[in-house]
Amino acid sequence: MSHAIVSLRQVSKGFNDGDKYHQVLTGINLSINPADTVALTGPSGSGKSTLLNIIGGFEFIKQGQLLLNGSDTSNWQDKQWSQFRRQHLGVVFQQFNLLTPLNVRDNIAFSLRLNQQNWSPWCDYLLSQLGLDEVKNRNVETLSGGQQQRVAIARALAHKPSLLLADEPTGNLDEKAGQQVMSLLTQLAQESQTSILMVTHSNECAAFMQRRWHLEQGLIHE
Ligand SMILES: Nc1ncnc2c1ncn2[C@@H]1O[C@H](COP(=O)(O)OP(=O)(O)OP(=O)(O)O)[C@@H](O)[C@H]1O
Repeated sequence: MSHAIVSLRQVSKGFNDGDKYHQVLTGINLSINPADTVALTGPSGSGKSTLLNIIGGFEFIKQGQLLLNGSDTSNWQDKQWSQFRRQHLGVVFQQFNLLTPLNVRDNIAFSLRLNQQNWSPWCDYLLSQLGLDEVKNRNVETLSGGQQQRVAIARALAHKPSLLLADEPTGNLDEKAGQQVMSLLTQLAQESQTSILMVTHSNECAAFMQRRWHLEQGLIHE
């Protein structure tokens, strides 16, 4: 039986803010199915990054249920979370978060080793599709912003994850580089059957996704 990759049931989340409690998410229900691509929009502070962090296991919930690949995560320990991340999760952020002393190829190879995987023909294909073949031996520090974000995408997709979480992946790029990155990201995610949940403030970027969710006042509106 095939499961949704992500299901949230009645998930609420808030934070202590001094002596007050600030409620951010109020009973969220959602599902992301295999190969779905979703843009998550909403006002600043509405909880978009919080939602991504919950799904990636970087923030935890006390109310509601998060299922990943059909498994209830409420009793998951560090071991299960790292196994899920290694096998199934890729992440791309606004800040490229590359390892700056390393070259392009070693950035991707290092991440693959952490995921206990080896370089494969798919990795060579990613480099060529992302226009990184000619710069693969260059230190990532010497690359343009658009090139660095393409390295971050290659790294995130190198192990063919079932889910890619992207937080403003084009936020640091100019419009042309941003469109190019979006187009490559969606094409390659489709080829690796990777679902995407992407936070964005840009209508142009949101238009690359099949679905659009708007988060406001703690709830998702589709
Ligand atoms: N670890 C934390 N501790 C306390 N408050 C937090 C924490 N993380 C997020 N918040 C608060 O939760 C709210 C939602 O933050 P979040 O970063 O998820 O919003 P966002 O929609 O991603 O915003 P933006 O579009 O500006 O990036 C904000 O009020 C923020 O201050």
